[in-house]
Amino acid sequence: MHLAVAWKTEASWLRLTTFAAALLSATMAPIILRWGIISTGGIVAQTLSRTSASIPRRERNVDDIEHKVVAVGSRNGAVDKAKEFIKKYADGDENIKACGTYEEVYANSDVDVIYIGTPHTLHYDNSLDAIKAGKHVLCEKPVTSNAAELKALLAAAKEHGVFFMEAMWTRFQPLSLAIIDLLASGELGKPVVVNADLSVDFNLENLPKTHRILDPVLGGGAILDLGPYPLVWAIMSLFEYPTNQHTLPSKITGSIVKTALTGVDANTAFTLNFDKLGAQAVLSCSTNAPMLQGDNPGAVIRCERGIIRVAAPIYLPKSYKVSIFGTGPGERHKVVREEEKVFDYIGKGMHFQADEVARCVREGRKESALWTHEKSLLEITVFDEVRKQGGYALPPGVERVV
Ligand SMILES: NC(=O)C1=CN([C@@H]2O[C@H](COP(=O)(O)OP(=O)(O)OC[C@H]3O[C@@H](n4cnc5c(N)ncnc54)[C@H](OP(=O)(O)O)[C@@H]3O)[C@@H](O)[C@H]2O)C=CC1
Ligand SMILES: O=C1OC[C@@H](O)[C@H](O)[C@H]1O
Repeated sequence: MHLAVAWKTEASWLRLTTFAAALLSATMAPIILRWGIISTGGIVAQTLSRTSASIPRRERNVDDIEHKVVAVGSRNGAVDKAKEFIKKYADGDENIKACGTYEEVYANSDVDVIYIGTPHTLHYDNSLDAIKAGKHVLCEKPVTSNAAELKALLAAAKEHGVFFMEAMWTRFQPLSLAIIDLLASGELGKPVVVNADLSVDFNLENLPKTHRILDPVLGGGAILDLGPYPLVWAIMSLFEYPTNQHTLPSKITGSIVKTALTGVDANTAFTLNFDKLGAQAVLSCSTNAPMLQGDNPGAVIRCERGIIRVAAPIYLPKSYKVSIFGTGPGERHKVVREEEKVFDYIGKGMHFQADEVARCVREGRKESALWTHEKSLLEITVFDEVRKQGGYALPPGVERVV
């Protein structure tokens, strides 16, 4: 039988000494993290159903963390929508409270962490409300509409002593961790060029103009929705590369093709220069092109002594191929060894970030060491610059802090 430990506030958790924490871990006692979910949209549906954080720990091969969704909120008094949602995606679990406002979820004293799954331009307001209610926050990508909003949120999170993280789930997947280790091992030499693309054909002509992918008020377009994924590959391979020492890119360029439908970016290309490494990231995203697949890997990391090809989709790759060059005479760029690594696990790969949130909260940390505030800030600073160069301004008033 397992001892389940729930915590309401960080203060109560802090009463557990290091010794007690070690003891818990030694006895494999699971910690239950209690989630409040904001919105009843597509990503939340995936999270709530048995494809992500709700997978029992035994099936996730995790001993120390259990997740429990305790409340789901839908806006505008739509309690029936929330009920219907729980019925559909959580087998009508009666332990989950259906709420007709987000405020009810923030105010729920049984909730430890709020997961925000609203469209991009609402992330700031929703996160701020959650933080002010004293809740830890996991906020969907892109973390905010601009860097000024993120800075304000981070200040608020600090003031209220809560954990805050952008839901950059790709960073926590086993394949990503393996590639970061492979690069750091030095076997392939220094990374020189990273190419990454995420394209999803949203069939724009047939989408309502109010859809979050098309509506500028909701931050529509490729860069804010799909851009985080090519960028995370550049951040993992170059920004995080040990000898880069977290040096920010010296130059960012961006070029945008807008859709005539609503003026949001349909196609965006952007580059980042990492002078300290002598390396460059060449990235792109599109809302109207088929995803690169099969023999066309979504991300390619070219290093001095080898190439890593990451299979699509780059937000959830399940395999990569590494080609290693020889070091003997005449072997420059000659592939002497190739290996394919395949990763398989239950679910859709979102539970890795959920477990990270739980461990951070358990340990009283305010940010993840893997997807730090600095990396979210780099991401949204890049998007600000790309939108500026590409002439894509959000409508007046959408950015809550400028
Ligand atoms: N990590 C990942 O793989 C993915 C992440 N995402 C991210 O999640 C966020 C949501 O995306 P997705 O779930 O596809 O979006 P949806 O359009 O499917 O859902 C958004 C939900 O937000 C709520 N909402 C609140 N205000 C508004 C508003 N003004 N207009 C529309 N909806 C509103 C609605 O729920 P209600 O009415 O019940 O409050 C709605 O159902 C985005 O920021 C996106 O980047 C999306 C897909 C995948
Ligand atoms: O995060 C995401 O990943 C997959 C895409 O289809 C989706 O639009 C995006 O929000």
